[in-house]
Amino acid sequence: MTNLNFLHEPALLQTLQVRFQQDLIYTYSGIVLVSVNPFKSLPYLYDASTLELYRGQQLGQLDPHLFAVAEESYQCLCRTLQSQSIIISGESGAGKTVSAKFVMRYLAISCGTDVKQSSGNVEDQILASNPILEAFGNSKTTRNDNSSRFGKFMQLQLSEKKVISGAVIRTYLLEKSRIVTHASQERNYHIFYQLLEGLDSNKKEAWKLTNCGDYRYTNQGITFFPSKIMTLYTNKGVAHVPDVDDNKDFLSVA
Ligand SMILES: Nc1ncnc2c1ncn2[C@@H]1O[C@H](COP(=O)(O)OP(=O)(O)OP(=O)(O)O)[C@@H](O)[C@H]1O
Repeated sequence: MTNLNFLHEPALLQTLQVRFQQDLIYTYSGIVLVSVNPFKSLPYLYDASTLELYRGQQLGQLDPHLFAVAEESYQCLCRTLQSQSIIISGESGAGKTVSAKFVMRYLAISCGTDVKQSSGNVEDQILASNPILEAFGNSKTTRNDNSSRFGKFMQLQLSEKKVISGAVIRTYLLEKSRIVTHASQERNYHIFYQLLEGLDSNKKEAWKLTNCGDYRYTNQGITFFPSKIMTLYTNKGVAHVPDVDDNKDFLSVA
């Protein structure tokens, strides 16, 4: 963006639009990475070979990418031995959650870990926390089928060897009112539907549970459980992020 002859709003917007039409969803504006949500799967953008490409590269050497920002923060940390922050902001549905997951995956896979725990590697544990957090803190809104209704502060801790030694995830400002009431086109938190639709009939009977339509918390929205969406919830634990969660190549690098 800073190479544009005229740096004003129309030129910025046109640049973003022209790049977007060529599936170039990332653009640098100084040290900021502007991302335009493609709302379609672009698996080649995040596969194992692309991840490898960005490892060890300087910012600006390759096309703008989330991986380049993650790599830059890792290199800065190694160089300065100071903590680094990546701030992801945007309106609802802009792609913050998906971007945060790609950044976490890049760092988890790229930095590696020297800690082996009985319950698995730290990087696997970090990535496995997403479906659980999303079950309790995400819901369908009119703007996003998998909208995060809370803020998230994620800290990756690195050891002196510059490999991941731990992680802390702090959540804040959960939209608690959604539990008792929500707009007619929206839903309650995923966990309620996952529980009611995912349990087998024996457990449902033992726990005296019935169906989503029988409870005030889950029957307020007119679109509360279309069968297609519920299949996604119950089979995968996460709704509407297929481009991230189906990307098995990504994890195979580890
Ligand atoms: N890089 C991407 N490639 C393909 N699709 C994407 C990408 N980023 C986001 N999406 C699509 O946009 C949807 C909304 O993205 P996401 O949930 O990350 O938004 P958000 O900014 O976190 O919204 P909210 O603030 O409501 O939580 C995703 O479910 C996914 O379908």
